[in-house]
Amino acid sequence: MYHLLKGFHEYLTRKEEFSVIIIGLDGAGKTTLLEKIKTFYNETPGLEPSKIGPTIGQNMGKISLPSTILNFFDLGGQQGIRSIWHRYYNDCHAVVYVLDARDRERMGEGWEVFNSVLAHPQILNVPLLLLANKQDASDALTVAEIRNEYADWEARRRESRPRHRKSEDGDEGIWEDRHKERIASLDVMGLSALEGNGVREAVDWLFLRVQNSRRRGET
Ligand SMILES: Nc1nc2c(ncn2[C@@H]2O[C@H](COP(=O)(O)OP(=O)(O)OP(=O)(O)O)[C@@H](O)[C@H]2O)c(=O)[nH]1
Ligand SMILES: [Mg+2]
Repeated sequence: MYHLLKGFHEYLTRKEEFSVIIIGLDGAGKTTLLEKIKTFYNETPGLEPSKIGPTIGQNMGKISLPSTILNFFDLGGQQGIRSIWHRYYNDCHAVVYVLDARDRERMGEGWEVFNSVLAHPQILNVPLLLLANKQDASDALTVAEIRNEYADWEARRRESRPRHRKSEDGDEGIWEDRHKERIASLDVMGLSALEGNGVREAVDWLFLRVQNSRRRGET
């Protein structure tokens, strides 16, 4: 009887687990974000920003929400480490792409990498959140400015494509159509991983979106 009740209790209190990957260029603030999430949601606080160095490989963090556990994988953003990102695409339930909203010089590189992430079919139907980090700094681009930057960069990219690829036929055309749809419905949020503003809103977004994720049925 005890085992039966225990099993029933476990069934009722069982939490569904989801994986979220945090990617973006080196220095964007991914680890600072993960550690802030741990501080906000766990009893044991995350690392102080001054103790965080560049990530070589991955960091993990787990938070417990109502009936849900989110497992975060913060992946190193240095060029040589980006090649491991794709190994996480098959099993993740959401993708967070972090952008340093202060770094105008590397914005183009950020979009280039962002587009190469979007090109992976495994994450086609996975919720994707673009975070414009470092909003505490007065020189950070706002969410609206970030959207414009991306739209301009995209327009230039389309313009500079070789002529034969401009044809909207074939695989390239299909990819471009899907890409346009995805960009049109892209969610962009501003936050400061350092100070914490906007962090809870981003976690709320993830919490809601993974519940409705198509991949949910696959697990
Ligand atoms: N002003 C400001 N600085 C931030 C913020 N978030 C991160 N930083 C700083 O940006 C630098 C890089 O932060 P990290 O969290 O190590 O960046 P990362 O994306 O994990 O970098 P990699 O591990 O190399 O991929 C550090 O000096 C952070 O203190 C923020 O919200 N505002
Ligand atoms: Mg890091």
